[in-house]
Amino acid sequence: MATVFLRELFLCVALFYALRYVVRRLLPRPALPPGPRGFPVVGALPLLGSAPHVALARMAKRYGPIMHLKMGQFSVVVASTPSAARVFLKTLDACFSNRPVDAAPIRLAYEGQDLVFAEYGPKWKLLRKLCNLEMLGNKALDAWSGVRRDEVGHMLRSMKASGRKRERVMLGEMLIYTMANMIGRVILSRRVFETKDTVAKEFKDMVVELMTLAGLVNIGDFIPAVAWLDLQGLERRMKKLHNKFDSVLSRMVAEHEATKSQREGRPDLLDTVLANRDGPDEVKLTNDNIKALLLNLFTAGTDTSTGTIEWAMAEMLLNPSILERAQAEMDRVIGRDRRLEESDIPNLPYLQAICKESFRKHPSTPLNLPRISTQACEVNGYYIPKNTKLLVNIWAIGRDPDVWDNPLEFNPDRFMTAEGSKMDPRGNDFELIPFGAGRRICAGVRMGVVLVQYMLGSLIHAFDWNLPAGANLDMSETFGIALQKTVPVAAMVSPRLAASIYD
Ligand code: HEM
Repeated sequence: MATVFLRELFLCVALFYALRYVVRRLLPRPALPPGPRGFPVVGALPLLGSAPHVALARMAKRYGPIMHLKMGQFSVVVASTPSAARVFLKTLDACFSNRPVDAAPIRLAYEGQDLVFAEYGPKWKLLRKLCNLEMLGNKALDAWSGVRRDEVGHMLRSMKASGRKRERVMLGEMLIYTMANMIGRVILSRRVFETKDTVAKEFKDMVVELMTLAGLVNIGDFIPAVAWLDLQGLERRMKKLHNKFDSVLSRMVAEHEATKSQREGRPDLLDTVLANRDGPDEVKLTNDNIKALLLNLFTAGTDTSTGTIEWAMAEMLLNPSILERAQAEMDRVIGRDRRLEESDIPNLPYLQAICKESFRKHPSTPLNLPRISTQACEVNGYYIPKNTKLLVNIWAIGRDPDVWDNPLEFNPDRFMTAEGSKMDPRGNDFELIPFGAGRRICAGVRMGVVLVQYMLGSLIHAFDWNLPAGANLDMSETFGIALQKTVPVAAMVSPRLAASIYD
């Protein structure tokens, strides 16, 4: 009896799968989105060149806002307009809530054990929750506003000294050094650089190298059969860089554990995270999770925020009337007898407009961070297979003439109108999404906005800015996960506030 039942069950199941196979084969499936044909084996990879964001924007003009590219063995879909970005990051957010774990997260971020690349699930939720609680959520952010004020104070003092000595200020280095110290104080209860020396410069170079390497198109990610050859030498460079970061991070964790008793009753972020390694909770963090999270917090926020400020300052050095107008607004609202405070920002609409204009024209992550589909889906009548990588061309959206008048012009006035001033860069207005959108939106979005406004505002308020005599400003970009200014801003500054303000 049981054997007959089992045989019939088996036949039913087999019949079901056979029918499903036939129906899927016979029924016409919606087409893939349009896109370039590419070449045998490598597909569209050679079409990307050294500036994939620019190449993809050009292709989108021909193939449309949702494009499909075969790259090696993988399907990649690219969204290049606000409405296409909305479909993927809002309507289909659940389907695209994971990121591909390619060579970069494997080699650089402890096999994707970090917050940025963690699989969407309980561990990702725990990591995000801990960061919000201790550092990135509204309440936590308010709690460490004094640290931001202090570290910006150090920065202004050191820049005033450079101005007095007629030395050039290397803006990017100065900003990364300042941010690393802020982050160190929140995570580890201590500054990480006491003086702005060669160690700080080395750290900046490591961060920039990480963001550049992680963004490069690695042939092995698309053609796994040749991955072991490491044709571009990228994996070798990643391993070397990882070893450098790992020794710094391992030392940080060990030193922190050794000094735990000194922070009795006032734990910092790392103490709280370590408690989740040792504590009773069901989801536990490993040592690699913890080091990978520290890596995220020290790197994901620094290069992105400082890059936005550096581009804004470069644009103002090219258009001094914008700088003068921002300073006039600050003189009216703040005066010159005290520093700019974060509480002044709501009263400085032109400063806010400059920040949004920098987010628009120079988004730090030009192609967003990649996502991957966990199942097949349909978008605007097109078929998107499972395991398709998603890129959102944030750079192209910011420069689309159908969305923005004269998009190549740096013009903060576009955000001074009633409509423009309401536009919010925090993931709801898809014309301006420097932080991405949806459930994987940047975990540091609030901190990023505050830092860009506060640090850029302080630089504008506290100094007059000029290029060194005879110097030209090179505005070219170097592609990476974060878009770098190829030639860093080096400028001369002279203080414009009462002398005692810098002490
Ligand atoms: C101007 C500053 C910043 C910009 C433009 C920026 C941009 C981005 C973007 C575009 C993403 C991907 C979002 C998506 O997939 O839709 C992202 C993710 C992320 N960012 Fe930021 N970011 C900035 C600052 C920060 C800061 C200050 C931190 C923390 C200290 C941070 C930490 C992260 C993390 C952890 C993720 C991964 C989130 C996840 O996968 O759940 N970022 N960021």
